[in-house]
Amino acid sequence: MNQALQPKVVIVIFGATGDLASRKLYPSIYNLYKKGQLSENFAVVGLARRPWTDEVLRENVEKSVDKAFSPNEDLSEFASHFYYQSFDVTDDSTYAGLNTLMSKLDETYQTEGNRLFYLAMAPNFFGMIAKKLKEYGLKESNGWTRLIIEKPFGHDHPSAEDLNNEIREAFDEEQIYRIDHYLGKEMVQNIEVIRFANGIFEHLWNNQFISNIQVTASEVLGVEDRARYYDDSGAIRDMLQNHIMQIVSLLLMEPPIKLTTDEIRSEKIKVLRALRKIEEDKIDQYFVRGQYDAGEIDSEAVPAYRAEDQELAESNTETYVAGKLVIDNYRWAGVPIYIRTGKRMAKKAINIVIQFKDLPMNLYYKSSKERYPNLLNISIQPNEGITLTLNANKSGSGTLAEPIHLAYNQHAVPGINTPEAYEKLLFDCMVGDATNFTHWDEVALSWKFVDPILNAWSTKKADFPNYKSGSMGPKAADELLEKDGFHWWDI
Ligand SMILES: NC(=O)C1=CN([C@@H]2O[C@H](COP(=O)(O)OP(=O)(O)OC[C@H]3O[C@@H](n4cnc5c(N)ncnc54)[C@H](OP(=O)(O)O)[C@@H]3O)[C@@H](O)[C@H]2O)C=CC1
Ligand SMILES: O=C1O[C@H](COP(=O)(O)O)[C@@H](O)[C@H](O)[C@H]1O
Repeated sequence: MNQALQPKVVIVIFGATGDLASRKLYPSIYNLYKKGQLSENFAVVGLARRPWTDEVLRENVEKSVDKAFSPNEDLSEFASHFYYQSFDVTDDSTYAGLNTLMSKLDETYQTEGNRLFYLAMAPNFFGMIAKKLKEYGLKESNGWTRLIIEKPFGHDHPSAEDLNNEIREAFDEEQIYRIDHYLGKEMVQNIEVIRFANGIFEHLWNNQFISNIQVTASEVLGVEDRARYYDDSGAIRDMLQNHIMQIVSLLLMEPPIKLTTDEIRSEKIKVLRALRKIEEDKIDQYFVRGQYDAGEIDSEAVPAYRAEDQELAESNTETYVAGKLVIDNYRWAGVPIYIRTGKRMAKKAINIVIQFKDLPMNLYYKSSKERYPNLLNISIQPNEGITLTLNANKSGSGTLAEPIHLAYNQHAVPGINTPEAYEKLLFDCMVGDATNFTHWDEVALSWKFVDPILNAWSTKKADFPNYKSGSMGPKAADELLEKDGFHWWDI
């Protein structure tokens, strides 16, 4: 391992007793450590209100690593890098003590003054924490200081702008890493490579050859124990405004002139600027909302969203959204981009289908009904790979062409490592690479796009529940494509 790429750092996790920290962050830090991507010169300070001690945090870190990987080894040396401080972010008296602890750990672990603050807490605390970090001199050190902020970044465009201004008063843009964990997924990062390293695709990647694009992020899980957060967010804020919009901009952007953070961001931003904003009174022509009803998944009965928690009994929150996005630029004019995401759907998958246009005349099929278009399927999750559907004459089928599938599955290739998204992004942040983090302009443009949908739907009560758990969403989402002569491809 190149020593220059082995960050030395004190990582401070706000929200150290929470779900994200234990399910994602501790296992990711462990993997980085095991792979030598973190040197011995690191310490982690966990903060939350619970009266834990260093020992309790270390036990929990070991448990979460065990649960994630069952590494079957003594984790105590790794866990000894973790320290806990009981800390209420709203209480000013706790910040000074944190500074003392960080300076001590900097000395003990020789971390060269590098500080990474990870805000893994409810978003309403983000602005306040950033302000306090500045006020109490915690961001001043003789190394680098960076701040990772979880999503959702704001609740709508005005609140996101307020939050951004608050954070920018304390940190420079280059120090701010707005995390979107989808950007750390192997196959999301692969979208650029598939597009820009293959002549056969890039030449066809436009409205002359592509008829429509479909992006699906379906989940089997329901709201789990996040009812309060989720009911306030819904599928638009939870998935569309961030993860889906990021995938869409990577799919549609122009080739950057260089693979640098600024050049890639600038191309993604142009896509978001070209996205047609739909007026509130036309939202229902372009978007469909849904909320799950009771149903069956994997032969098990599951309750309706409204029955998941007393607080949800009369909820008007969407657990599903599908939509047709329109891009007003030369490359994409006339190509609908269909997106859908929802909870309690038939399967867990993140999948992109690029449907190519038909030939002007088809010699090999009995009727146009049997024509099968060429499809490029990019599977991000759970399988990671690409499948190209072509037509060929299978043996014994006479002059008829039939679809065949050329498939590449990353999991099937020995030796290819598919690290967890958080692991990659944590490492990127520690080495100062912000390419796979969202710039404020992207966040702002995404909110400006979704705000009219949120406004239109908040004023009108929906006819919920309108899709069965275990299905692929409401019927209206199928009709959205049918009226354009398309249908959702199986994923
Ligand atoms: N969980 C997930 O899979 C994902 C989460 N996220 C985002 O990550 C962030 C954290 O989510 P998650 O871990 O699920 O949330 P949790 O509710 O599980 O954790 C919240 C954490 O904040 C701490 N906390 C709450 N109030 C205070 C306070 N006043 N002072 C100090 N600590 C406090 C809690 O600990 P204590 O009660 O001990 O104080 C706990 O450690 C959110 O922004 C979420 O949107 C994003 C993507 C996925
Ligand atoms: O950010 C979020 O993402 C998860 C889905 O992430 P994935 O990596 O499992 O696809 C989603 O369940 C959650 O509601 C949302 O906040």
